[in-house]
Amino acid sequence: MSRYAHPAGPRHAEVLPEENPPSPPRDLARLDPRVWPATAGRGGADGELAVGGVGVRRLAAEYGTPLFVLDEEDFRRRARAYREAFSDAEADVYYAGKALLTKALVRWVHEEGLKLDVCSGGELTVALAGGMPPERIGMHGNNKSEAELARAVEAGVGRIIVDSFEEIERLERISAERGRVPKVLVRVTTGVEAHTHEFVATAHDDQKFGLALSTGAAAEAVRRVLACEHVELVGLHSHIGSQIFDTAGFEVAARRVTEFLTRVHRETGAELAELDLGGGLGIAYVSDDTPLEPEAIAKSLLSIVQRECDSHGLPMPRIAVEPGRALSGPAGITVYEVGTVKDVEGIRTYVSVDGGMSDNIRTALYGAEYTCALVSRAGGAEPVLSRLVGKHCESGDIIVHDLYLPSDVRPGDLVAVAATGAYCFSMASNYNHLPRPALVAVREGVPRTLVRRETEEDLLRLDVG
Ligand SMILES: Cc1ncc(COP(=O)(O)O)c(C=O)c1O
Ligand SMILES: N[C@@H](CCCC[NH3+])C(=O)O
Repeated sequence: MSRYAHPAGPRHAEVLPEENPPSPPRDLARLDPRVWPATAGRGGADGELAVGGVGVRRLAAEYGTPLFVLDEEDFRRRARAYREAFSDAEADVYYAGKALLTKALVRWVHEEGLKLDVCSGGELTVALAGGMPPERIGMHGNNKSEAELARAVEAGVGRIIVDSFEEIERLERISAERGRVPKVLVRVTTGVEAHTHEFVATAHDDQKFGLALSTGAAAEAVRRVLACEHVELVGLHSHIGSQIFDTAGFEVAARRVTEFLTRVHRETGAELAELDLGGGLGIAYVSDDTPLEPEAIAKSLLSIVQRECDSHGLPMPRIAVEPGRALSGPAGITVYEVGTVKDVEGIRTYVSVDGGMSDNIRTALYGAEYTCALVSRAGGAEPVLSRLVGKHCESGDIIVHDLYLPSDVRPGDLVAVAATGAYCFSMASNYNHLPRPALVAVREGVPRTLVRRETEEDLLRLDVG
């Protein structure tokens, strides 16, 4: 299951054949609807994959490969589901733009009634260029620069989430100089050990984000913000990590942060009106992943906060959540062209494609798991244990460690990796000077370029030496 079961990085032992390789699926051509985008399906005489009504062969011919394809309808449905799940309460849903952000996505997010979380000056630039009203933007970051803070204040960003003592001082000075009073939340760490990969867990004390409840740092930060004249404290923020499947971690964090809210009220008299519980909801990368549904998580979080507040006679704060992966992840696929097929006898078949760790670093970084299928045709040959690898000069350049593909997969075939809409395009690099792939949205039979493919001229354009 894609719960970061493996240690980070390549699993060296795996150069040997596995003792218990996964068993082959009964139907290799079947696309599990929990993993593939909502509008994905096979059609035609040979079972070609189409998404948003557009066939992958046409997409590859028009836009080249590797190609990120985004199912706009899928993204919008998920955004709506989150908004509706929280619609009974005074609540905000922020889309976490770090997962995938372009001007078009900003527009979709706004049209679907969501707000937007950004965590750098670059993301803020895209958010504003995409037309998000600044008051609907929340700005994160454990090390926001002076320039980033100044721009956020000048633009009138709706919420700044403060993450350190230095930042409180900086923000007070920057706001005073501009005669502004931004609204802030203090990011606290609740000590919850989220069940996910250590690189993406963010609520335990020993890491860089937030101010710990356990050490008194969070309480001190609240006191310092309350003492500011040019910064208005409106609430608290907690984010426990990413790709999380069980509600327990969210529930414990919600309880602890609500307890803290009531303590702040008791000790300072401040009635903090907002509680942002962050993002982190997991998605299905492989068939046996079981993501939480938005209604279930909304119900559980809202009832915990309500109960805590009732027991302390405090009004229910306005709740916010910040899903990123859960909105864009399942909407995206990556289409690659197969270049070489190498049968390492007695071990497995290596299927090399025209991208790799530069467009998907998650397998190498977190041991993430993915689902991949032959998509230019369904293919009828018997399944063969394969490994999907890229074209980088690195043996850890693995996209999918173990998968079954038809034994007649050959150069020129297209394969697609599902659920790559989050943290793949946004984490892409130019390693080995590979130009980054294009991002194309598909909807009702119409493809539209959101970000064009880089060219080798683009690579040289910045190399001014
Ligand atoms: C503060 C904050 N909010 C929201 C998110 C979005 O997380 P996810 O994409 O897992 O929903 C993150 C990333 O982990 C984050 O750091
Ligand atoms: N980039 C990570 C998640 C980090 C989320 C942002 N704090 C991933 O791909 O899983």
